[in-house]
Amino acid sequence: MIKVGIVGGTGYTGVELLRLLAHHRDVSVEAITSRSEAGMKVCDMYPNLRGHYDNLTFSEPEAKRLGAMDAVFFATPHGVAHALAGELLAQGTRVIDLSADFRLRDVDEWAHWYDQPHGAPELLQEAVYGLPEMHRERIKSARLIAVPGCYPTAVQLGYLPLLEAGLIDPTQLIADCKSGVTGAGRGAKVPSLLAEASESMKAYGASGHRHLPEIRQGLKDIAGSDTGLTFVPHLTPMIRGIHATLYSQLTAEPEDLQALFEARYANEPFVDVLPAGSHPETRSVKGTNTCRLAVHRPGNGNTVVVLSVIDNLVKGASGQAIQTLNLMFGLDERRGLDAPAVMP
Ligand SMILES: NC(=O)C1=CN([C@@H]2O[C@H](COP(=O)(O)OP(=O)(O)OC[C@H]3O[C@@H](n4cnc5c(N)ncnc54)[C@H](OP(=O)(O)O)[C@@H]3O)[C@@H](O)[C@H]2O)C=CC1
Ligand SMILES: CC(=O)N[C@@H](CCC(=O)OP(=O)(O)O)C(=O)O
Repeated sequence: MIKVGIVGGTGYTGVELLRLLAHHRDVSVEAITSRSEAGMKVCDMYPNLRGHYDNLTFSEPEAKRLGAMDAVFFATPHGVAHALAGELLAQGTRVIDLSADFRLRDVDEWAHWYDQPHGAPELLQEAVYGLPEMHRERIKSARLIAVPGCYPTAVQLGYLPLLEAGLIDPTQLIADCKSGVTGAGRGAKVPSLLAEASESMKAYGASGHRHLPEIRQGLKDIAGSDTGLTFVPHLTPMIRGIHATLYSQLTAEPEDLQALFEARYANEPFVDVLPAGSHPETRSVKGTNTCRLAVHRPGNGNTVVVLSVIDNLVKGASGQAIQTLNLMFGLDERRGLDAPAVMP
């Protein structure tokens, strides 16, 4: 059994880790932290987990206890993993961070976007960006994983085949993205209130969002050159889900875009390329670790439109984190992640 701990167990990504790991036959969750709920039983807070974690209780985050685990997930706000990751790695514990603490390689850029100095620059060199479709081999031997953000996952998987094939202009990319409200976390915030978020839709961060530098860095790794990206996120009245509509301009005449996408993802267990002409729905991936894609070329013109959907809490966070854990511990990548979506 792989013994794991979760720091930040009361948040949405923390409880999603618990839900998914309840069905993982090689993993045992032995420590879970919450400062505000220390002493409370997990099942008393989350009744959906009754019968799965009856003896698990929230405790204060303590490096000694967490350092006895084989791996620790950080499902915490930015900056928390900076403070603890080094100590855990020194004790031989592998770290899988769902926050943005180790996603950007440039410390100044991180400090600019996250409005605080980087707290562990010495660890950046060894952190591996946890997008298996790009970095599978490096993830297998990593000690420290930076799990990609939700929007960055949907956007990078959509552009990947086109950029790798050199078929589109990397300086003219437009990502028009929509998220459900759980993307903002469980903490009480006015924009997430029912009366604010339902029956309405709005863009935010149009002149600059924290995921912009992360997506740019990832797309540059794929394309091998700087990219020009316009990224506009929107808050939509749904609980889970990301829908990304990705525009790009062809620079060469492609043979068959559908075949290109199908071939690139043929061996990827969590990327599903839909038949030509499809329009993926967020509900078709709800609760799953799957990214569903469709590629269109309207009017056979110069513009390619890729539609990409994920569940922000699964492929956009906790599921992808477990996918990387499976790879790090030599398990089947799909372990604990193979249930289909709930429909309707
Ligand atoms: N929601 C989403 O769709 C996605 C979220 N993420 C990222 O994952 C991380 C967690 O997100 P989410 O679950 O939504 O967040 P929440 O706000 O829902 O939960 C945060 C958790 O962290 C704990 N926490 C807060 N401050 C500290 C601290 N200083 N030390 C230790 N624990 C702390 C909280 O418990 P307590 O205060 O009781 O200790 C709580 O359990 C964030 O970095 C987020 O950006 C990434 C991709 C998608
Ligand atoms: C709807 C909503 O508010 N979404 C969040 C998504 C950010 C997130 O989850 O943070 P990570 O950087 O850790 O991925 C936002 O736009 O800030």
